[in-house]
Amino acid sequence: MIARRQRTDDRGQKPAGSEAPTADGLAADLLNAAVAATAQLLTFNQPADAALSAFFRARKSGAKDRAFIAETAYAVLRRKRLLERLAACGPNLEPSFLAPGATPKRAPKTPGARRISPRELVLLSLSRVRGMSQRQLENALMPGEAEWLAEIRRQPEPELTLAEQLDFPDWLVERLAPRMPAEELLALARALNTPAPLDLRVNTLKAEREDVIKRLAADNIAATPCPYSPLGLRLKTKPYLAKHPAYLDGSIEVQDEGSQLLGLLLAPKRSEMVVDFCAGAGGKTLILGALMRSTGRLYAFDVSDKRLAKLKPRAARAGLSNVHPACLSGENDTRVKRLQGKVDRVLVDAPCSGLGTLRRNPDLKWRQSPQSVDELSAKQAAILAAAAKLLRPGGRLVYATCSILAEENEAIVDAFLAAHADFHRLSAQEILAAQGIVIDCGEDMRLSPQQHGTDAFYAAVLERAK
Ligand SMILES: C[S@@+](CC[C@H](N)C(=O)[O-])C[C@H]1O[C@@H](n2cnc3c(N)ncnc32)[C@H](O)[C@@H]1O
Repeated sequence: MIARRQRTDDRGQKPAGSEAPTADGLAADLLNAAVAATAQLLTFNQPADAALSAFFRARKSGAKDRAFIAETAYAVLRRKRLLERLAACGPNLEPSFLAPGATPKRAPKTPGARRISPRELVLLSLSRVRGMSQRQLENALMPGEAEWLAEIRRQPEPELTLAEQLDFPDWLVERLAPRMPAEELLALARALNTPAPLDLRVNTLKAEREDVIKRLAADNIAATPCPYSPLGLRLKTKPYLAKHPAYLDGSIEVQDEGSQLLGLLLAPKRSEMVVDFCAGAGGKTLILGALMRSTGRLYAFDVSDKRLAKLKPRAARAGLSNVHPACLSGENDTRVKRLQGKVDRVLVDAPCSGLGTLRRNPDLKWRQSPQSVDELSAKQAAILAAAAKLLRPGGRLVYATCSILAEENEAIVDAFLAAHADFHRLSAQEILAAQGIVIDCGEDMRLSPQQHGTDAFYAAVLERAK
């Protein structure tokens, strides 16, 4: 089963949950494969899900092995800083150490002074983070590795810096710490460093939530209603759904509950003209189309032809005939200009750092940088300004990201409102309450995994004066 990077929603396929090794313990081949996969992910040459897909294309494995390999590699990405620190406390695990009778090299005095190998990270992750016992590991270990693990276990627990406790890069902690008490930051990091559950959205054009629960239960898939979204289901396991009849007939989509709430915030009505400005592969487009009951006109804009191409079959499966995808040359494309002042509702699901989705995409914290965030902020401001011009007087725009950084969130919206006197904020919490959704999320909606059980999302609802 391929673990796909699931930004905030999307696709019918998810990695299975971590698979325990057999009663005989972990096999050496499987451990070696997990190390090889981890090494590829740690190059950060491409998104982790793409790197894993490439790995599994080259190395055919059964579903359980894939799940183990994916979960092992992702676990290292989640706790890389802690694991590096622990490894640095022990002797080097180097080929010379593996020779029978060789003496372990002592660790250098300064942590981080040597490069910790992917194998060391994987071994420590399995033993310290995932709690595998020496017995479960022993068949898979190379000579000397059991002693190496034991030696590290004997070391006193290192005193961790805040950034190490959070397992975030320093630059990120520097941006978050001034805005959040340490306790809150630790709770956020703990939640973001924990794998996410699998959420589904029921497509109400095709099915009722209760019926879907029964259909899934018939296949031994336990699903319960999500706490907030009236369309959402949360699964206890991560089954392979891409071939499930309820997926194939368009009754369900994989979508984080937070993403569902973004659609409900925009609340498009039947027969309206709506623009999903950054539609990508259409995760949000599909919920908007369903809320519009497949009536009106729903433009799905994006600058990526490749992403938009994935939307067409998804819309067909969902039974939507109101979706009009269009690839833009940029936010000031002539198609955008032609619609200025005419559109009822606009969703800007802005390109962002994705740091709110670390539960699913732990590589992002190591792949983003202060420079990439600055570039994204400039892009977000330009997209919001262009998208807002589409709105008719009285129209509604939702600006959203899956970022936890103020620079990508309220700073963009505050600057926009300061420069556009004809726009004002609406209360996200009130808009959701009017739909019977009781949620403590603030005026601008802020969702977090530790409080709401969703990915971390930000959304501001703006209205153009009538
Ligand atoms: C957060 S993703 C959208 C995810 C999508 N809404 C979904 O639910 O699956 C942001 C998208 O913005 C697109 N994008 C980047 N720059 C853009 C621009 N100037 N105008 C429109 N879309 C843009 C990216 O190609 C990307 O697909």
